[in-house]
Amino acid sequence: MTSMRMSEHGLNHRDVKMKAEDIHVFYGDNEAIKGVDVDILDNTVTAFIGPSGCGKSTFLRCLNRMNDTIDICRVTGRITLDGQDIYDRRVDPVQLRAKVGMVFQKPNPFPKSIYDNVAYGPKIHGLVSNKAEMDELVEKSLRRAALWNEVKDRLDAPGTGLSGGQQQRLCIARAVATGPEVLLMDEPCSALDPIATAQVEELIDELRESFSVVIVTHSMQQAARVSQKTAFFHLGHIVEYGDTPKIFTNPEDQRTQDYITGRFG
Ligand SMILES: Nc1ncnc2c1ncn2[C@@H]1O[C@H](COP(=O)(O)OP(=O)(O)OP(=O)(O)O)[C@@H](O)[C@H]1O
Repeated sequence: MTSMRMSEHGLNHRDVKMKAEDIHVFYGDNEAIKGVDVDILDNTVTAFIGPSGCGKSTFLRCLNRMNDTIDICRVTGRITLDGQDIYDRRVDPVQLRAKVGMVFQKPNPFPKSIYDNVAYGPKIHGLVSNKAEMDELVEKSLRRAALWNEVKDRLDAPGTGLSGGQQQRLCIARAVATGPEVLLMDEPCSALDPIATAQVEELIDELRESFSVVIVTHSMQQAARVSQKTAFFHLGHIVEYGDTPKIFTNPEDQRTQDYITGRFG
């Protein structure tokens, strides 16, 4: 199904994949997110930018309920994926995280072989029924993560033995293997050199054809290069959200302007 549709004005619109309404997040008494509303569009890269501590990672983690794993963290408001409330009691967070995958700042492959790193998710979610199907899925996922050619002759070698950039692409292959619909990336290039960063950025652009991608980044150049939509976070609020070129050339809010011109952050 295509995610493009025509509005009544004849303009192309992307479908809304995830919708967040009035999200507040508390760590104990500290309110880190103070009423955030945002739409995450299908087949679009959305960048979250903003100064340190403004809540980008906290909000990102709301989108696949990773905050559930933090005892003192409490989330209020409503987030839907294809119209379904992801905080509904009937939703299994483990199943949700297969649909809304995550790639972290520091590459974190399991202490297992390259093959098993990718095969683990499909195995626990029962996505394949035999070894031949698994081989196919592992290859497909490694190809999508642009890593296949570099590892195809050593699939039994430990994932932790790869370079940092390769490890991050392995983590992307792992996330992709469970057939996610949304991929969350929390500063995925911050531990990588410029060449590995360029490879991951190129990959993000390709992944957008299949998924929604949401990326937290401290690099405004990166946000401008990879994203179509940008949300600027400040002190627990989204101050401005819009088309990336507009945010970086002609923002509406003075605080966005000050941030992108390097006056704070
Ligand atoms: N696990 C946690 N326990 C308690 N407070 C937390 C936790 N994680 C984040 N916070 C607090 O929530 C606020 C927002 O932090 P968060 O990491 O989401 O911001 P950020 O914009 O992603 O920052 P950075 O760009 O530095 O990574 C901060 O005040 C932080 O101290």
